[in-house]
Amino acid sequence: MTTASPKGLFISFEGIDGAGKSSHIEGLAQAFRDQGRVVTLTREPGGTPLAEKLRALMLHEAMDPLTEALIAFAARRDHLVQVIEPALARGEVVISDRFTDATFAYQGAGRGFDWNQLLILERMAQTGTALQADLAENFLREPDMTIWFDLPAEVAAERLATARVPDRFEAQPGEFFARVAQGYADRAKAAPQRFARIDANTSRHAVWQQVTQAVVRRGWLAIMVANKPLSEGAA
Ligand SMILES: Nc1ncnc2c1ncn2[C@@H]1O[C@H](COP(=O)(O)OP(=O)(O)OP(=O)(O)O)[C@@H](O)[C@H]1O
Ligand SMILES: Cc1cn([C@H]2C[C@H](O)[C@@H](COP(=O)(O)O)O2)c(=O)[nH]c1=O
Repeated sequence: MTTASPKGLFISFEGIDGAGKSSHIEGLAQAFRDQGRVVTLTREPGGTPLAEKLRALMLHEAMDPLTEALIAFAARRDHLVQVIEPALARGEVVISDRFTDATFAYQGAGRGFDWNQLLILERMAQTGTALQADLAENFLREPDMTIWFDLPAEVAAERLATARVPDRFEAQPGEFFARVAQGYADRAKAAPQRFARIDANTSRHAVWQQVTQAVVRRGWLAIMVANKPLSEGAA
């Protein structure tokens, strides 16, 4: 008798810089592993050698919003083709620290690049990549779930003030992040089934509970696994 292999699952984490995603991404990956799943942990921009080079450009070189958006989508296309689609086809859980919603929030709402043009770029970059034969040719690859850490810009700024040397985005003023936060809210409103909003303005433990409950609610994690606290180091 053969055992059916699990279906690939694609989860993205989103939120403004300093929203507190990092430790929970690790924690969720471990929770899936504890359930016997293979996890591909990745990030955007980045995730492949080429996309990591594009990330370095995006984070450190001055450029206009269109260039920034094109680089984000070029990196994403490579990431999808080289890493995400093969992992999903193998039945793995793919967890990405950011995906396309970040481009809408940062280049769209933050920088003011045209939202409709981003929708066109999204379609160009995210179709024709899927490896599963049962998916239509025009299938648009999106996360199955997006865990959105919602945090006021001023709280994130306080958290980041002492945390690290800022990159090109982290060095932006508070108004920029207020627009980015609104961009995420707009994307969430347009796709309420895909988004799980997390109130990130609370303790790490309370945030972790919200994250696991959102995944349990979808039937992807067992309650026993989800009830394990976030590891000491991360919490
Ligand atoms: N719930 C929390 N309460 C207070 N501080 C927190 C909380 N979660 C994370 N932090 C702190 O806030 C800072 C930013 O957290 P973290 O690096 O996890 O954010 P992030 O969302 O991954 O940011 P980025 O996307 O910019 O990398 C860190 O110093 C972290 O220790
Ligand atoms: C995918 C993506 C990311 N960004 C920005 C958002 C962050 O400021 C950085 C990535 O840094 P992190 O510490 O790894 O979160 O890049 C963006 O502007 N556009 C995008 O599409």
